[in-house]
Amino acid sequence: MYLVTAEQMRELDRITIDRLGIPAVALMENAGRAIAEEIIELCRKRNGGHASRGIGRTVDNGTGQDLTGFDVSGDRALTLDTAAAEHWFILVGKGNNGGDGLVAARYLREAGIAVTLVYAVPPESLTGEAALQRDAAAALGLSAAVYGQDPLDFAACSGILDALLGTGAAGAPRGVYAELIAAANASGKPIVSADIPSGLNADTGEMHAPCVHASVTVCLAFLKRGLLQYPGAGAAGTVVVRAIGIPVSLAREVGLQSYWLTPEVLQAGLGVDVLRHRSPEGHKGTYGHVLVAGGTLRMSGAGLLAARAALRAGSGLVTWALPQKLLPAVIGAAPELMLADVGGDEQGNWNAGTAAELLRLSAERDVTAVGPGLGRFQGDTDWLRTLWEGTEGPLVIDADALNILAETDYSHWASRPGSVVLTPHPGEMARLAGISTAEVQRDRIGLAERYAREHGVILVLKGAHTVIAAPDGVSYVNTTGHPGMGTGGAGDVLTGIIAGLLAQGLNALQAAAFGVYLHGLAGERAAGLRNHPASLIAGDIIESL
Ligand SMILES: NC(=O)C1=CN([C@@H]2O[C@H](COP(=O)(O)OP(=O)(O)OC[C@H]3O[C@@H](n4cnc5c(N)ncnc54)[C@H](O)[C@@H]3O)[C@@H](O)[C@H]2O)[C@@H](O)CC1
Ligand SMILES: [K+]
Repeated sequence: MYLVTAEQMRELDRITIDRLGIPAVALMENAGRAIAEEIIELCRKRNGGHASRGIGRTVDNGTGQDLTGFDVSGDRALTLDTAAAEHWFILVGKGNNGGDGLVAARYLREAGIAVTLVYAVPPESLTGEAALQRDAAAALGLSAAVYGQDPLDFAACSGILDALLGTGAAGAPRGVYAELIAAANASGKPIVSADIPSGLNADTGEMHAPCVHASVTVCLAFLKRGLLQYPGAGAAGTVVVRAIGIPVSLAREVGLQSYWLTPEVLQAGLGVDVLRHRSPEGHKGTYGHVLVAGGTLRMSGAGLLAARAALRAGSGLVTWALPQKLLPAVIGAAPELMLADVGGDEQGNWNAGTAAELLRLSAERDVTAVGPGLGRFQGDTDWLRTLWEGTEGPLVIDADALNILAETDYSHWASRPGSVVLTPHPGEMARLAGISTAEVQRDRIGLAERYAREHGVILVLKGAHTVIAAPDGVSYVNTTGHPGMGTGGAGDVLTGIIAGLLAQGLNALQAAAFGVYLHGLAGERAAGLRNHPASLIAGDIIESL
């Protein structure tokens, strides 16, 4: 499923209306009806009635697919047995988002639900399609109040539709908009947001103050980027994407290149065999050979986790290269691994002299993963450069190897035949990009896309909803995973998985995207196996692969 910015959404609107000749008011009608359907669905579930669709983060963009991958059905009759118990406040902004709310109000009324329109601004100031909807609502006799002029008691309603600000919003909500948002949040009533929660930056997921905290967000036509990026993702509640008559086929014309990473996107878009078929004639040589370079005396576990994860990801063979001093201590830690002595110093640290042996080892293997538990050492920049320029196959760079990169301008290094996958967490990304961690988190998709394009690498920006970006501008946002995965070593496991997939012949973008997806899925599974997700440790993720 595509992800769009507000600007791209406006372009899609323009093409649909101006070129295809589909009237804006028809799109608004579809939008409002879809919103009403989702409100009725929410009421039904809340009252213990039959839920017509699966619970969770759901989407319906004509594909009948939800964000957790379950199939969903589409019983959306606009009726509600318990309608008499409902009274919804419809918060109406000045623009088309408000227009959507006015349409929804009509359909809710039709279903027998009491509605009160709450205009943020005097209704006379509405224009275009929104004004048309205002007049239709008035002609139907829907009760209306103007915020600040008429008395309003939020305690009297059973739910709130937030149709204040959509993709046309600029900056933090001002004046009466801010007051209404604060009052809605304080009411404790369930809030359904039209398109995006008012106060959310639709592109970056940044939450302005104030920002609506929605139970459900009915996103219209295309999934807005901000709904998948934290902190905004946390304010959106359950996200439902509803088709409103804008053809998905226009996406190509507008040049959409950002996707929510689903099994369909992996399979059809990226060409990944998500079932990971193994040939009946296959043998260990069929599935590639990973070289993991990492681990020091104090952080040997990082190298071990990455190497074990590469095995569990399906790599036929895995060699763990580590300082000679450590080698006797790790014998038998994972009997399936091969160990390689690269020298190093007396304390079991890596040193500049290990580069030659590493190059030799790497030449005989399909992929090299470097960084987990590597530590820093004298001459490490040249050491990494030797590896970068001297190895032919793909290179996965993580942890301290990223910190080495961050301290040098590697754009001058010779371009390499094999691809490069960088897997920074937000702190490492901040060092790579020369900005603060807070700035990294402000627009993760945008930053990942820029960095990947500028540096010609596949970038995996880790954290909740990991972003994968490629040099050609394509990006993916992954939503598998679990908060329990915030534990030491989880990143080393991801590095190993990506390397293991590369060894099996996936290209760098496929391996990065599928690796992130599988890592999250395994984390979810592992968390479910513990008595409490907080008990999850990185090794559990490997065992759940
Ligand atoms: N044809 C279309 O363009 C369609 C638009 N749709 C809806 O329209 C929305 C976009 O509509 P608009 O472009 O009219 O914009 P919005 O309705 O999002 O908001 C624009 C209005 O809010 C005011 N405003 C902007 N930022 C503000 C702030 N920070 N504080 C207070 N007021 C602020 C502006 O003065 C303007 O009047 C979408 O999110 C979607 O809900 C749907 O109806 C589908 C079709
Ligand atoms: K809204």
